[in-house]
Amino acid sequence: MVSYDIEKESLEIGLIGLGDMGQLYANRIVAAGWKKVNICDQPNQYEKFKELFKDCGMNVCRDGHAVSRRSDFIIYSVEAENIDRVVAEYGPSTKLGAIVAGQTSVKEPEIRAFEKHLPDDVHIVSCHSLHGPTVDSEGQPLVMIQHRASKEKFEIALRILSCMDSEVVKLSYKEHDRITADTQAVTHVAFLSMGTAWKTQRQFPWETPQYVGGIENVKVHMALRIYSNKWHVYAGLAIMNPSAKTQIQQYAQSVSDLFKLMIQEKEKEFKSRVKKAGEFVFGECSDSREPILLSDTLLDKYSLSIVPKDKRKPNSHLSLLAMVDCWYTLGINPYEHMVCQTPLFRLWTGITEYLFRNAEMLEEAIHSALYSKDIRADDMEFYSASKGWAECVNIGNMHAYQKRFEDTAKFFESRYSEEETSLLVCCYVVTKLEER
Ligand SMILES: NC(=O)C1=CN([C@@H]2O[C@H](COP(=O)(O)OP(=O)(O)OC[C@H]3O[C@@H](n4cnc5c(N)ncnc54)[C@H](OP(=O)(O)O)[C@@H]3O)[C@@H](O)[C@H]2O)C=CC1
Ligand SMILES: O=C(O)C(=O)Cc1ccc(O)cc1
Repeated sequence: MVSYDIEKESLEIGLIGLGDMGQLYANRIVAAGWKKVNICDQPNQYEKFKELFKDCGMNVCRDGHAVSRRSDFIIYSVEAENIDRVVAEYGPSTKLGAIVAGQTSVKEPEIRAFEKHLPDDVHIVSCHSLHGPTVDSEGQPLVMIQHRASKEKFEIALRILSCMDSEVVKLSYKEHDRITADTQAVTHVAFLSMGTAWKTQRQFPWETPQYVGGIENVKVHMALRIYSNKWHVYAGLAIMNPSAKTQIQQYAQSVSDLFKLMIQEKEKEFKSRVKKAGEFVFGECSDSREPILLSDTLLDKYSLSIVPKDKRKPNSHLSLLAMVDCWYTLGINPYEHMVCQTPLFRLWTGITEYLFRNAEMLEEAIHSALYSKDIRADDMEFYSASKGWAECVNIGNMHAYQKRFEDTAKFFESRYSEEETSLLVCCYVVTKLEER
């Protein structure tokens, strides 16, 4: 075996796609001492990136052909919806015996593209960092998939990506998609639906008495965070993941079932359904259920709300009750998925756990779900938004997804400029919560 130092001098690493994730990877790889790094974005971006990376010690190439022909390890870091087209174009230029990986958030279409367009003499090892580009990758999960590769080639890939200082999780691409459908796709739909419901009501949650303190902070911050990101990341991992449709469909169904019981004030049935689901998800004490235990002080500390705490009104937490109902119906134990947690999923599960472990709070939520007329409008909009998102994913139309996403993002954007501090607080809070 060549020594690690010699490998760092001689082995050529390629990155195709210089968006947020591509740049994060390129910078980490170079910082770890790899000397030959070839990078490119679209050919029409060549001059821009040549200038941008002129002092970074990387070889900026005009296109993916140039990167593919000379690199021993290549990562495609492009939009999931473009992966087939981009691999079809550059894949045939891959160097003999090279290792090819992808960074898309959904693996089925990526692996299909690799199998279809890459020469047989090329190894396929895929990867997925389970965090966004602004989160420190240290200690975060990094999924590694040894799909069509020798042990020796897989180990090279592991050595290169050890520069991320992440926790490596070895999975098959099918396992990856099944788990992330739950940890990512469903979580996003819940927050996207909150955002859409607020937008439909033309309501900024930090000005509303139902959204004061504790777990409400997390809901508001996380929803804003998603809407300030790129739509294609969320659209790709929901629409292109074959497992995501079922899970998202069930989440919307759980919202709908619970909402129907609420408006009919069927207390006994509603309570027993919520309790049974809660018992399934949070009841047993086993090794796989190590609690997250978010603290009150932490949750209360970074509030965006301008409403005083004593003016707060109880909330039904329909979004959280439905999440637990959905897990129960599909037989999912979210703690088993913590190996693939994203910061968002951990917080989402954390606030759900917080509600279900606090008997008084859960009783209050159940009571207000059934009898508090004040929040019916919010719950009705949430029900209709979750149905809309589930239908959009089910139909699988990327343009419809983009339009829905951007319409809501625009509503919040108008406030970002007026209340710049809100956004800063939002970013700060997320970082603090993620540090836990
Ligand atoms: N953002 C996130 O939080 C995470 C994203 N991911 C995944 O990583 C991938 C990249 O995401 P991200 O970096 O955020 O997205 P970006 O949109 O920032 O980056 C994608 C880049 O790929 C470029 N690209 C498209 N086609 C080509 C081509 N033919 N040749 C070269 N470059 C091309 C795009 O150029 P142009 O803009 O001109 O189209 C763009 O610069 C996605 O699949 C995403 O799902 C994974 C983990 C986290
Ligand atoms: O935490 C989340 O779910 C995010 O929103 C960030 C994110 C988005 C896409 C990924 O593939 C991985 C992480």
